Amino acid sequence: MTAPSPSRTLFEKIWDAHLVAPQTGSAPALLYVDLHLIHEVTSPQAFSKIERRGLKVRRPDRTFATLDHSTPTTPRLPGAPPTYASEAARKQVERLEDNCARHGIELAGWDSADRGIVHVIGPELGLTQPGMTIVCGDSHTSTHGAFGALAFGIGTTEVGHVLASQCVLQRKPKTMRVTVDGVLPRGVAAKDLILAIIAELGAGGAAGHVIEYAGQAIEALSMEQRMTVCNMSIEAGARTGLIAPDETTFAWLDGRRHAPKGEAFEAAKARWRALRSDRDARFDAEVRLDASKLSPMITWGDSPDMAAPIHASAPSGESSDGAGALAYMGFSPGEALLGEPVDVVFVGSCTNARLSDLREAAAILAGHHVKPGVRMLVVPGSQAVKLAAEAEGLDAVFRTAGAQWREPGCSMCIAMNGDSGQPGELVVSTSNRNFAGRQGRGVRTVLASPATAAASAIAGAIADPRGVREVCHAK
Ligand SMILES: CC(C)[C@H](C(=O)O)[C@@H](O)C(=O)O
Ligand code: SF4
Repeated sequence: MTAPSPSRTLFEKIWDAHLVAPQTGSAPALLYVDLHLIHEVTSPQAFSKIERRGLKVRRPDRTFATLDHSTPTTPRLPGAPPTYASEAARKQVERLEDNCARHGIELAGWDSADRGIVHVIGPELGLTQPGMTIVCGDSHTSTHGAFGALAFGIGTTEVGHVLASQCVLQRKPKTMRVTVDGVLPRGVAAKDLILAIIAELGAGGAAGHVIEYAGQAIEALSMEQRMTVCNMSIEAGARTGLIAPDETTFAWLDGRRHAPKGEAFEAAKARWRALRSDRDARFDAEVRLDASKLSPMITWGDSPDMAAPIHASAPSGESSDGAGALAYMGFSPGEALLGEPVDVVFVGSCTNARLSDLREAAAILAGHHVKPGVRMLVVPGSQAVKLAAEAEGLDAVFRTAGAQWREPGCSMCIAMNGDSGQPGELVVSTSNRNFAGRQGRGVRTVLASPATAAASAIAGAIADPRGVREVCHAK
């Protein structure tokens, strides 16, 4: 084995520390997995496969399960049977419940106070920690990279491998540093920043790379904002994204249930501090952006990289991709996006359903009403987020404004749980994917920040949240 080079990136340090067998010729490397998160959609066949081979789960104590994708979000009394959207959804949930019971895996099940979207609860419970390798049969596992972990999505076959061996086969990705200098202007959110980065890179622009986000604007982000940024890394084609752990990270982790305590926490901090990329570490690609030039962003097409500042017009539709996307969205080439009528507003998902996201949306909505005819769903990312939001009265703000306050889950982000739009409806959504049909057949999705979503709910049309803020401040 060759000795690691003296200057290494954050990614390389984690990779080297988890290498069980290096990559040789056409054979990928074998990596040890510190944390395996599972949910009901991508785990059933993996369990069946290992059971058929008579294998056990290698580390049930390093495996954690939740119910999120197929779970209805309509209010339900504890212990009452859930009303599933389909028989398939019910079966997925029941199989995960059985599999966890049989293999001794902790499950944040129906009546657990820990339940929520897998990428919301991992960090919340302190399961997600700097320097770890984290995998899940879910592409948005990149979210956990916000803590300086190497976290990536895997397929169902690999879920089976990890259950049985606690290892995963991986080809070593290349590295890309995205440096964001400057300060984000007032009213410009982490969601706007990542949409701008994806628009700059393109949907495949970071393919084969792990992105490390760095620079003054990244360092200034809270943990929840960093999660929003890392969450969407894969929408630029990246294998994952990560951010060096720092004092913001440590403060967020301090006291969380699975985080180290007391002296062990102090020792962990010393190890975590050493993870940051060495000063002269080399990246395979470098991209730079100036945060101070950014505005609130929205998408105009059916891919997350088809994003533009909210005051921009839809593109001219010269490329065939662009023309097809505009036709699906029902936008004319060159048409202003601001003022486009909205049918549904969705605040939720692993991108933007944490407490700070709900606060942002509530701050805009307070004292206003959702435009009659517009349906607004607010779906907290977890039971913990729901409770915390209720404790500070955010649910009352949403209800008073005419929005629906729901139980945690993936909800309209993926529309496999009963929450969806109707064909042709325009949804302003705080989620991460605007693919055709993602939120229901024929539904047109516009991705935006929680503040833009809330402003659009009030206006009944795509609206700039800075306008509402000015109105609020004038009052
Ligand atoms: C269901 C799951 C496999 C999927 C993913 O991998 O991301 C989902 O979470 C999504 O957001 O599309
Ligand atoms: S909230 Fe959406 S993106 Fe996140 S895990 Fe669920 S379905 Fe996937």
